[in-house]
Amino acid sequence: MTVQTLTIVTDDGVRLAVEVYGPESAPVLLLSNSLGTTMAMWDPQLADLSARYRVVRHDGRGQGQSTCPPGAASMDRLGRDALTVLDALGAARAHFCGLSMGGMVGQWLATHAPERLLRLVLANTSACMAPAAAWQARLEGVLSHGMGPLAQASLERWFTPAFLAAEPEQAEWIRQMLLANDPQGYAACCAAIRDMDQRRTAALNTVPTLVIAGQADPATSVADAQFLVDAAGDARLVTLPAAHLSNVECPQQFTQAVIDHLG
Ligand SMILES: O=C(O)CC1=CCC(=O)O1
Repeated sequence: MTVQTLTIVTDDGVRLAVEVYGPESAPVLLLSNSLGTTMAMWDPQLADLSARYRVVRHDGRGQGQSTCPPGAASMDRLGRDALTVLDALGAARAHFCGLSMGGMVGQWLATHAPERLLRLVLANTSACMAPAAAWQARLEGVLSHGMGPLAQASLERWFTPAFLAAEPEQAEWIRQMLLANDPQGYAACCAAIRDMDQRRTAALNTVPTLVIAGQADPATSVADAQFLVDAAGDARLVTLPAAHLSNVECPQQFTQAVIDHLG
């Protein structure tokens, strides 16, 4: 696969690491990663999606190779980062697929910039992840003690016990991705989730939307996904036999569901 790598600078000076794959003439598909991962989380989907779409993936601010100023990020800021990427690539409209925090960015785009979206995939996500105190505790924990203490519990939310037992190399790949996080960048994104509540704007989503949920996801439940479907004007639900990182645990089913929706 041929990749074009670039750095896009936002209006607040953040450097976003971006990769572009696939035919130049194909519709753009922007992928948005979850908290604690990088754009590499989309590796299982890359070959199939880039055969059909102009796939653009980037490390969200504070993750991977993307920078982040100290302090809190916000969902508004993460959403405007996504628009900055589209603007820099000259993409007037694009498909968007985001998982967890990436799906929160997708919700923000559906509300604030629907004219930029073709079709939307919201995977393993929620309109609100209360209580705020839990996010505050998590961000204070990483700033004081680093990523290490979080790793095992995160993997146990992100994958089912059966997957962890059957696919130790995949689990280790994701564990190393999480451990490599800059605690300051991770904390900035925790603050964005802490302060987010998109429940009252969810009904403004009229973009054709696929919501994907993991049947065994303890972080963002099937009920959270159903809320997004019920609120939106044109949405349907697919559930997969997975926990939170359903695109890694059920890669073929996830990819097929996305292709079926985007066409
Ligand atoms: O790590 C978690 O708690 C799950 C999660 C919430 C937002 C996100 O991107 O991952």
